Amino acid sequence: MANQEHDLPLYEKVWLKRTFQRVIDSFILFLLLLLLSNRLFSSNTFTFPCFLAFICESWFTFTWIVILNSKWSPAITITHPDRLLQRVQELPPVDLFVTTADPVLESPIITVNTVLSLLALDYPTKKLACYVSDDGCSPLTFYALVEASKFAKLWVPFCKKHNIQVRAPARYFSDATMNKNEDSLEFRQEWLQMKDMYYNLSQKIEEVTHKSIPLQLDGEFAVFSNTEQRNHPSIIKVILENKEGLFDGLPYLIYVSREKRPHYHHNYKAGAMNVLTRVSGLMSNAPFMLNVDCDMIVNNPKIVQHALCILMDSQKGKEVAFVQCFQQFMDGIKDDPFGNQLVIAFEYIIRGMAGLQGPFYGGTNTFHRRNTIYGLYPHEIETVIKGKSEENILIQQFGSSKEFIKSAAHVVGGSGYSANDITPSNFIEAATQVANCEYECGTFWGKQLGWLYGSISEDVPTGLNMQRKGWRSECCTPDPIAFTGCAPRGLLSTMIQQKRWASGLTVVFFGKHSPLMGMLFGKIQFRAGLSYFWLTNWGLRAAFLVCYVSVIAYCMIANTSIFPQGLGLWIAISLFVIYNIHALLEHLTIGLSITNWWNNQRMCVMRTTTAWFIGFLSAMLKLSGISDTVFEITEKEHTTSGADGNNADAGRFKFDESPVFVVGTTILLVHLAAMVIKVLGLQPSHSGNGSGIGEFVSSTYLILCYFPYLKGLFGRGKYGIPLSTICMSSVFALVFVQLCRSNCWV
Ligand SMILES: O=c1ccn([C@@H]2O[C@H](COP(=O)(O)OP(=O)(O)O[C@H]3O[C@H](CO)[C@@H](O)[C@H](O)[C@H]3O)[C@@H](O)[C@H]2O)c(=O)[nH]1
Ligand SMILES: [Mn+2]
Repeated sequence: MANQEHDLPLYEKVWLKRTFQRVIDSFILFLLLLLLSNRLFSSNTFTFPCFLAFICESWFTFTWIVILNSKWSPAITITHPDRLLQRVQELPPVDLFVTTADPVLESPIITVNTVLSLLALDYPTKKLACYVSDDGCSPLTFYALVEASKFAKLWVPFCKKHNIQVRAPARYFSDATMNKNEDSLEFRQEWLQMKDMYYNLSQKIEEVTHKSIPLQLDGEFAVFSNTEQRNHPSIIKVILENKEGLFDGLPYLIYVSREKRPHYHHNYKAGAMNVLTRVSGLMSNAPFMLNVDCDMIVNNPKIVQHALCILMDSQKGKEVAFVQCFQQFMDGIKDDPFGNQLVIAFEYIIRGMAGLQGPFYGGTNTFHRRNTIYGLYPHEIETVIKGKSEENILIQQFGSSKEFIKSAAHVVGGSGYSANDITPSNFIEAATQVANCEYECGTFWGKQLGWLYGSISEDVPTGLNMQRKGWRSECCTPDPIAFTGCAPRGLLSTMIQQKRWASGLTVVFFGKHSPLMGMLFGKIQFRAGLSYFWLTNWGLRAAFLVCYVSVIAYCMIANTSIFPQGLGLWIAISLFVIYNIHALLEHLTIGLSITNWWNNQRMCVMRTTTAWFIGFLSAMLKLSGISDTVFEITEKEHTTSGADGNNADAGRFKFDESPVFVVGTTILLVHLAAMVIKVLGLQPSHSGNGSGIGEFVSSTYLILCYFPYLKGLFGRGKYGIPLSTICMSSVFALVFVQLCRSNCWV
């Protein structure tokens, strides 16, 4: 019996059957191929617009094959934490990483909540160490963490005693339904006390934030005097430490602000993660690490056990480099007006990738193996490669800190983690050294080890680099879901995020860590590599869609046509209808509404032609060495009260002078002009054979998608598109129309 139990796996993978979806997906592919072949044999193919349309449609077909391939064999993992506890004598240490970078865009109270939810994880506290990287070098963030650590001394025991599910106080106290399940007098009293204390904590932080009480930069805070965000020495502070077992019940809490100097490139989040890796290597050196963004709170306090089921499974688990939990968003605006809650992507694409070589690394909510981050291959985990842990080789790879080399030798040499007797505060000096700007010079950090540099979507190449070595990855989706975070709450912040992703991913696509290179020269399996195209192609997709949209406008303005007549037109129309039905079904199947579907459809058109397009252009500038790309941080608007989550204002489109809106407005104006020209018959007389119903329908659909912009043209204040944007767009649109009319394309 005991033996049998020992054989049970810690996790299982179940492949889902989605036959109907496969059928409809394949049918769409069939129609696409039919459309292409119809074009090939039509007499029109040799006009320039038709040629462009053919190229774009070939690309759409390729993209569809990529999507189909990604979705084809979805899988879920089922974890058994109860078995884990029977199997292992002792749970391993886990290091927890949180990154924050800007106390204004990422208010410290958000970081505090994330940290509190981590400190209160249902896991032996002695085994946890939480590291907060502050790229903002903000005394305010540090202050908030110190205050939070005091609160944690009561909060953590309270959560554990009453088995609270959501251990981020802001969220816990704002959700009325969470507080009713226990009615005992004792609970009510403690609950009230905690609520009061949390209120005081947030009040204190708020006051300092708004400078009604200025922060004295003395004592503990003296190190922050004379610092600037981009010019300061390393600051490392141990906030909570279990020294001499004085109080138990809380994990370590360590504040890290790496050195910044104006003439050094800091590599944004990837740089911060590598510093955390080294600092934690010195201070706790856990074999596993969890990394979250500052706004991702723990929603399932047992998540570490779930993830370890996968990483510690004695069979399949050994090949797993990282465990990715979905990103899900709390307080999401109803029906996802800005299409940024990513539900469809996770449900279909990422689950689909989970059935192949594993999901991509999404930058947050991820459990890593330390030795994988240190560059090991799967086969090196069990059989230590000779010479790999020789000191001079390690120094060349990991840099010259003696203490760090010692700890890295443990990791690389496979002798596991060092014992519990490490005291973080003994390592402040060594940690300061490894957090300095110069430390990485000439080492492998960011090139072959750790988080990779070079793209502002550092997560994807970092994950690809692991899979290239033959590692797999897994999703972990326990119930309740593992983490919840903030999705951008506005149009502009959504666009900034999308632009960053598109630009970073385009750089990855053309770089040396591209999926193609991984397939050709590494161990990325064919279908897994192809599914990575879904992600890394965002920028390219924009280029093709913008081209297609322009060709359609051209046809209407110059009175010519790209859509075939007769049968060909019917193929195009059925494709359009069936594609939309298919997307609608995908939404309805997982419980999303029709409004949600439409919002996603139109946002897909809008973001591809604007944010992704600009991202693509900026990636081109970067790749050609003209200018560098910048990581613009997404604003985290916190709704502690949870109240305005669904009010009417939340989902409305607000505009400003940003270039993304110039692109969008130009596209809209061009199509409006094309419509007018077509309807009033103002096409030039020398023009072609007449534009048809195909162009008309496409253009109408586009204008429908762009309806929020159309409203914006007439809106007032922040709901209106600024006059300067309208003027600039009008000039661009006029130039375009003029060019089309002069027929210089043909
Ligand atoms: O110089 C920087 C810039 C950012 N960050 C942190 O990186 C995280 C992600 O930044 P955010 O602005 O929230 O970007 P998102 O678009 O929300 O993040 C997604 O996309 C990023 C890559 O583009 C990934 O790194 C993230 O994990 C992923 O959640 C945040 O915790 C930031 O504090 C830093 O630590 N240093
Ligand atoms: Mn985020």
